[in-house]
Amino acid sequence: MVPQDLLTEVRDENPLVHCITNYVAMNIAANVVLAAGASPAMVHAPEEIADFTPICGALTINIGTLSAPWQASMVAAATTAHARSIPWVLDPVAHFISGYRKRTAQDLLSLRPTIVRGNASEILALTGEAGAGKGADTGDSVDAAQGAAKALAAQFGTVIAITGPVDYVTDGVHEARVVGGSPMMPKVTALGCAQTALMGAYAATGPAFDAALATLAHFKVAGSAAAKLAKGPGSFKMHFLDALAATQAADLEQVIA
Ligand SMILES: Nc1ncnc2c1ncn2[C@@H]1O[C@H](COP(=O)(O)OP(=O)(O)OP(=O)(O)O)[C@@H](O)[C@H]1O
Ligand SMILES: Cc1ncsc1CCO
Ligand SMILES: [Mg+2]
Repeated sequence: MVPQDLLTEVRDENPLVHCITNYVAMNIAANVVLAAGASPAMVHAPEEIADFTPICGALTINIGTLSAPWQASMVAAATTAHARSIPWVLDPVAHFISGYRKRTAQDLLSLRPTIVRGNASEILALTGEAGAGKGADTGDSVDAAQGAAKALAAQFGTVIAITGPVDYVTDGVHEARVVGGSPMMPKVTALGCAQTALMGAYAATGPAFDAALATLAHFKVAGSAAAKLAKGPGSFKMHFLDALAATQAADLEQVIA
């Protein structure tokens, strides 16, 4: 499906997205999903997974502020999604900073996410390569992580999306780049985490590669529009939410290279 059709489907279908995300991202992720036209629910308790995950259009998991109870929820939810063919998206935030996080990211990867989205340092390090990541912020170029993305996509049968100045997406065979956005985007915390949540909404409505590509394009279009009005990172955030809601389906194809 082409990206513009998927944006229309997201708005028409208003998919319910189960988000297990971090404390930093919780609010902006929910607002981004709503502004784009879908329905987020932040549900973290292990006791709720069996009831909730099966009724959702997609699941998204972000390990940004990991702890043991949340880790149990993540594994249970991803296992449920995998068993029921519910699309699910993994955001391996800063997984290289500790053995605990690294093991959790690899355990989740083995549960076959439909899409993995991360910055260049996060994708590079998933293959075991040493990168220059600084906590949740990237220290590597998108180009440097492309080989890792292709290898991971082929090994795990998943779509890998790397975000940065120019985004890159691959399923191991096909690839695309997405241009635009603004250097203010990485200055707003958890915007990438919020994008992962939105990718769940797109994955609920269409095939994985197309869904990832459409999500990347929607963010780039909205980021470029917000940058024209913003005075700095604070007002950028406000204008970005408005721009996500205002993005026209036909705009998406213009940022795909
Ligand atoms: N220098 C840049 N110029 C244009 N767009 C950018 C730039 N850096 C990031 N972006 C955009 O910002 C969005 C988030 O990507 P980013 O790589 O910053 O995520 P992230 O590092 O996972 O963020 P976080 O962990 O804070 O949630 C994407 O839409 C990406 O295209
Ligand atoms: C800053 C930060 N720390 C853990 S998660 C997060 C949000 C960006 O990934
Ligand atoms: Mg991130």
